Formats: sequence, structure tokens, C-alpha cells
Amino acid sequence: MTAPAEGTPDDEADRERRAAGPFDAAARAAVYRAIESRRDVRNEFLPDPVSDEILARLLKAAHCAPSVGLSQPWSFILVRSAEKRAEVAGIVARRNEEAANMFDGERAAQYRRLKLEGIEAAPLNICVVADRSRGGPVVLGRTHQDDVDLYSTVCAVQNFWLAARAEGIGVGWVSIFEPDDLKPAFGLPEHVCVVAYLCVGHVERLHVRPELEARRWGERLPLADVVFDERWGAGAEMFNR
Ligand SMILES: Cc1cc2c(cc1C)N(C[C@H](O)[C@H](O)[C@H](O)COP(=O)(O)O)c1[nH]c(=O)[nH]c(=O)c1N2
Repeated sequence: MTAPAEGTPDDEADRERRAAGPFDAAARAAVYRAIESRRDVRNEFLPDPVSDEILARLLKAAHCAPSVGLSQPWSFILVRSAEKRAEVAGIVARRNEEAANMFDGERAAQYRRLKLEGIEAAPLNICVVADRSRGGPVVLGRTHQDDVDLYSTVCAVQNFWLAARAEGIGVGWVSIFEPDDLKPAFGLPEHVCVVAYLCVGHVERLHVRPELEARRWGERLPLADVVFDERWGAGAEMFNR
């Protein structure tokens, strides 16, 4: 049996031992249900506001995310005003036109038929940023990989997304803009980076499979295509199959 960490009081050590086991079957099923049925939402937002109570729970879930060196680099800018949402929607619309031109022929036409953001339809937008100076000049675990603060922030986004699924709240991630495009709109300083722009709101329905799959843009790969066991040979072989 491992000893409790230095400074751990007896009752906390007791709780840690009890916490080590699996959830009961119903709780496990709920976790997997949230993971499997989470969807990216673009079209189905309702105008009804998200209550403060629900939003507080979602933000708390996000804030529980793992972060490199416990640096918690994320901040969440809540965007509710129609004016600010319209400003961001305008930026994204311009970039979306550029994006469409990057595809060829029928693919470009198909791209133009997709609606890829719900910025103005969703009553709440959240600009998720990473403060790249948080945690000080040397952060445990970030000494050799500078971008792990951004990965940490993505973990917070995923927590938010899954918790939102459990609450019946839709979330859509919009990334069709240059990283610095939104900085002036939110007065962000140099060391703060936009990691995700989220559209958040109640939804009238939720796709049972990814919308891009339903619209034949792409399909989910078989799990076997993305798992490689080192016992099967050199890892690089996975990419030559
Ligand atoms: C980092 C990142 C960035 C984006 C996305 C996702 C992620 C992880 N997705 C959503 C994406 O298309 C979607 O997750 C996949 O199609 C799978 O569908 P479900 O999320 O399972 O519904 C996304 N969707 C969209 O319509 N516009 C966008 O700009 C983006 N950007």
C-alpha cells in the first residue's frame, strides 16, 4: 500500500483510499453517455438564456481540468451582447469565405452549404483564452514543451463540453479565424492567446452522429485504424498501412 502524500491529513488519506475504486454501473454509464452523445452544435440553438446556475456548474467543470504544473492558464470571457457576437460573426464570415476558397471544385461547393458556426444564434458565446504567463516564468512540466499550456486549456474546454452535454446545453466550437483576429475585439494583451471560441445555448435537437458525417463531409475512423500496439512492430508502420 502506498503511503499518503506528505502533509495529507488522516481523513483525506481515508477519502483517497475510498475514491480509488470505479463508479457504480449507473454512474459509469452516465459518463460514457455524455462522452458518446456530445455533439458540436451549429444550427439548432434556441434563444433562451442559459441560467446562471447551469453556467456556474459548467465553468466549475471546466476549471476542474488538468493543467500543466497546476498553472490553470485558462480564462473564460462571457460574451452575451448581440453587438459583440455580431462583430465576431463578421470576422468569422470573412475568414469563412477565405476557407471556402481553399477547397477545390465540388468540395468547395459542399463547404459553402455547411453552416459552421452559431455565433449569433446562440445567446451565449465564450471566448476561452490562455494566459501564457500564468504560473510564472518556469512552469513544472512546461520546461521543454511551450504549448502544453494551450493543451491544458483545451482540456478545460472538453470538460465544459461534456458537462454541457449532461445539462442538455449545446456547445459549438468555432475556429475559422486567425489566432490574433479576435484580440482587438476583446482587448487581449500580447501574452493572452485565444484557444477556443464557443457558442453555447439550449438546443431544439441534438444530432445523434456528427453532423459532418450525416452531411457526408467525413466519417469516423474505425478505432482499429488509430490504435497501434507496440507489440505489433515499429510504431511508424501504423502510418504506412
Ligand atoms: C479544435 C476544434 C475546432 C473546431 C471543431 C472541433 C474542434 C475540436 N469543430 C467541431 C468539429 O467539426 C466536430 O467536433 C466534428 O465534426 C465531430 O462532430 P461532433 O463534435 O462529434 O458532433 C468545428 N465545427 C464547426 O462547424 N466550425 C468550426 O470552426 C469548428 N472548429
